[in-house]
Amino acid sequence: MSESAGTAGPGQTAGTDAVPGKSVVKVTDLVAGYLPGVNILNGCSIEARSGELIGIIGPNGAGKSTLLKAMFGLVKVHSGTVVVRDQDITGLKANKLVTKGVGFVPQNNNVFASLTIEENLQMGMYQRPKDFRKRFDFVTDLFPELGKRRAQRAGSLSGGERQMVAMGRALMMEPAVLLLDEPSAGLSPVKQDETFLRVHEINRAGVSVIMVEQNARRCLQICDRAYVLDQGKDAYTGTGRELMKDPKVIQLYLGTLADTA
Ligand SMILES: Nc1ncnc2c1ncn2[C@@H]1O[C@H](COP(=O)(O)OP(=O)(O)OP(=O)(O)O)[C@@H](O)[C@H]1O
Repeated sequence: MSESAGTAGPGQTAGTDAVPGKSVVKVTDLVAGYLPGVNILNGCSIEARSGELIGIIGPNGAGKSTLLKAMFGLVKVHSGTVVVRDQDITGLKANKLVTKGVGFVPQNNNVFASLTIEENLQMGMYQRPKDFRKRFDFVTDLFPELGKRRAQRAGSLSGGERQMVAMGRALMMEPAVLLLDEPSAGLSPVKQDETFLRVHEINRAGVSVIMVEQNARRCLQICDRAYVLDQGKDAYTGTGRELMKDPKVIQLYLGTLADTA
């Protein structure tokens, strides 16, 4: 969100990192994997600065989702560091990370179908129930539909609406950085665009975003900077415009980019 880095958004509260250019997340030489002796990430390094919308693209199996999971304590880190707002959070578990400014919306995030939208948002606040009203106002300023339909059961929502609830729930803990794993997965092109718009809104409200996307072209269009992952490493980085014109990226990921043209 280069045009609005660091500006206050609806209901933005003190504590959000709003100093443009300051490092919010720095991942250095991360080596991680699911099974002993099998590394999926092989020395991956990325950084998100305050207010940035960072895209992560790359071929299938490159380790994009694994990177987000490792940052969120869901995959064993063997070496390397994850630093959030100058604090080393490497290897901390998810329940601790949400108090350290990291939010995560997994792929095909499941909402609590039998709960209402408001109750789903409440679930995001289980560690800070006193702040519920303030955070609920922030999220519903951002996504008014969630406020209007607060009493509706999440199970009756469309895929795109569920994704909005999932993102809203992650925002309840006031993250400095939101990790989004393929937010557009399984959605129609129109719903994908709506979801990208919401991601943009979140970012404009001062939250740094790191978004893994299959839709590489769209991702490069909307992000400030992106990393191209290959075999568990950051192979290329640059602005979306730079990467879309980079012959090496085009050569390597022609399929990915062409599919989404
Ligand atoms: N739970 C798991 N246990 C063991 N291996 C896994 C697990 N999840 C993923 N992997 C492996 O890790 C590698 C990277 O997977 P990952 O999902 O991170 O890639 P990706 O870049 O996000 O791929 P895609 O674009 O296809 O979603 C793959 O080889 C995959 O088989």
